[in-house]
Amino acid sequence: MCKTPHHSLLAALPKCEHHLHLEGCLSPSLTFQLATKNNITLPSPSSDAAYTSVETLTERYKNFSDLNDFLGYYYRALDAIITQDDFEMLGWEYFTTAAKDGVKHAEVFFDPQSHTARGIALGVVVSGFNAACKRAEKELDITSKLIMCFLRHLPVQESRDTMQAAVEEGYFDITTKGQDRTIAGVGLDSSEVGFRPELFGEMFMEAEKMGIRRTAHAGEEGDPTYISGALDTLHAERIDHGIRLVEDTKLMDRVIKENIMLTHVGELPIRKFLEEGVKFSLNSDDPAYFGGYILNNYCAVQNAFDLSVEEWKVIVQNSIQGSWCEQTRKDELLNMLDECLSEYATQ
Ligand SMILES: Nc1ncnc2[nH]cnc12
Ligand SMILES: [Zn+2]
Repeated sequence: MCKTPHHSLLAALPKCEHHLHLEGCLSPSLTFQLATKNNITLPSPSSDAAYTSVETLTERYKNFSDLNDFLGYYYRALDAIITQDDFEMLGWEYFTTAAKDGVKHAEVFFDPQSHTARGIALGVVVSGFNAACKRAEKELDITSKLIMCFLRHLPVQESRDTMQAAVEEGYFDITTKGQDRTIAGVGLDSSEVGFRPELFGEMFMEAEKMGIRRTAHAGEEGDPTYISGALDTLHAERIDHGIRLVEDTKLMDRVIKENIMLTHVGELPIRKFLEEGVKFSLNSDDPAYFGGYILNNYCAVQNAFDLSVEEWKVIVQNSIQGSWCEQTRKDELLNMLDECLSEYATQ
């Protein structure tokens, strides 16, 4: 247990996660383990010394120079994942760790193109991750949604083909209960600068017509016009990262007015966002690459900003309200939050 003030409260808070890449949970040890099982050759240590051992790869992951440096390692490690069971195992790795951190609802990203480009069928990816989601609901009481992300550095036509395949498979179909889609939403990730959201506008508008939820990474490295572009042309309901929003106060006012939640990861402009009333949730993103799951990030924020219990209440309330789960589930989570706060107050 870390020495963060309010640590026991932070650990107990019922957390919702909105920015977690399932592929970002592929740790160096799981990469080596799956590569051995599947007879996959990772880059040789003579071409990249980082691949000498789990330890050297772990060390390398502590020193990414920028988003593209990280993404190079992220995509390369995926070669180790082949079977439906591998995808389920990766998903389960996430959910079991998330459960220990107090996650109760998780809306998780996956990158189908990073697998289909290697000859893995879309169905293998979706079935494996979906199995992990179902198991998490049954065994860990974590509800979840899958969000299919498009890789913006690839030709738009490849995203279109992926979308069409998912539609044809019926992954976006609504059951008679009204909510139970295999995939709840679409997102946009990978290298940002130079790959503007507008390129994907038409696809996202078609998704909107089908009632599919929409989010997009924007303002992670790209300037604030990437955020406004995502709102205008993708009708993004959330903005993933959005760190650079602070550079444009007019846009910040719009984000507040339109009730857009940022799914944030680290510490950066949190004090400013709290003061201005920008809604955000705190998340894990790529925990195997950036050194920590959600509770770590809650603790880092607490250490950096010394937030009050009341401020944590606002953060968690906003992250529950900004989720795409049914209102009944939100009510359950809000009740859990109240119980958690009263228990903490009597300690
Ligand atoms: N943080 C991130 N930004 C963009 N694309 C990603 N893919 C996985 N993690 C990502
Ligand atoms: Zn991300």
